[in-house]
Amino acid sequence: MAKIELENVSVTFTAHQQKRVSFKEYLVRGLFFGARNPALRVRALEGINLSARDGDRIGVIGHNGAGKSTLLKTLAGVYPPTAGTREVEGKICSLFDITLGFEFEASGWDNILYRAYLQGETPTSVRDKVDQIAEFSELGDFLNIAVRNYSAGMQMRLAFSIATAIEPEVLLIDEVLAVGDLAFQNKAKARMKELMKSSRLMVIVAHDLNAILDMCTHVIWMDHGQIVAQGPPKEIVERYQEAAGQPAHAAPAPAAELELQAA
Ligand SMILES: Nc1ncnc2c1ncn2[C@@H]1O[C@H](COP(=O)(O)OP(=O)(O)OP(=O)(O)O)[C@@H](O)[C@H]1O
Repeated sequence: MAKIELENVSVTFTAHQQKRVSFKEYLVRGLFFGARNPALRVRALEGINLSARDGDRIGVIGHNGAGKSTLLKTLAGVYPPTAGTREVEGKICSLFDITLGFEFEASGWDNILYRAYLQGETPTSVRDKVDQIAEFSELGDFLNIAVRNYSAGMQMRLAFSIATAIEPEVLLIDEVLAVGDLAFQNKAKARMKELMKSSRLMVIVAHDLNAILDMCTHVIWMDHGQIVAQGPPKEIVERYQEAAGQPAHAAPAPAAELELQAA
């Protein structure tokens, strides 16, 4: 069984302001007061409650900076909640930031192995998967050379082929990926569709509201790091569209709260 349970989850980041200072100010501060860049606390998620089970297809919508990607990364375990509890059961496949974490000095073949192990494969199960991954990537002899020699598109192909080789129970997608050239994109879309069908539970972040209406059984609307509304896709998308027409929502939404903090 796949399951997601977030209870009162908040995620806060600390970011340092990049203030422009004159050379004189820099010297005086540096010599006598120590270089100080005031810190900003960004409350990206605040008091999120979310419960999902087998069969749920959840779409997350909201303005730029509303906290959608942070929510997805929290579900994936990339960001631990700063408050509240996160429980996710089931094998996770995260389709975002997929090219991060390559061993650039190692060959394509070695990267397939490293990543497959990280995704929970065993030495036995990985044997069957390696050739399938290589074949899907269509990288041929390039798999023998170091990944640092790959083009950005080739890295994407390899990363996508590895990430989608597992049979996920929980599928987390941040926007539909455009992977590689046109021919590969068609193949990648077909594989995404397969995964969406076969996964037990899916959470997808997208700005394409038609795609959300097509794919999802439940929609969450986020604003300023909080869930504004959730429920049946048609109802929530309509409410979101109405609100988006209002001037107050025209600008990118900042996170839940930005507050200055002494550095
Ligand atoms: N690593 C980070 N460090 C500091 N602040 C962050 C970090 N990641 C996100 N934020 C902040 O958290 C808030 C939510 O960002 P997030 O990426 O989750 O928004 P989003 O809804 O996915 O936006 P978009 O639609 O533009 O992708 C933003 O204010 C952003 O500046």
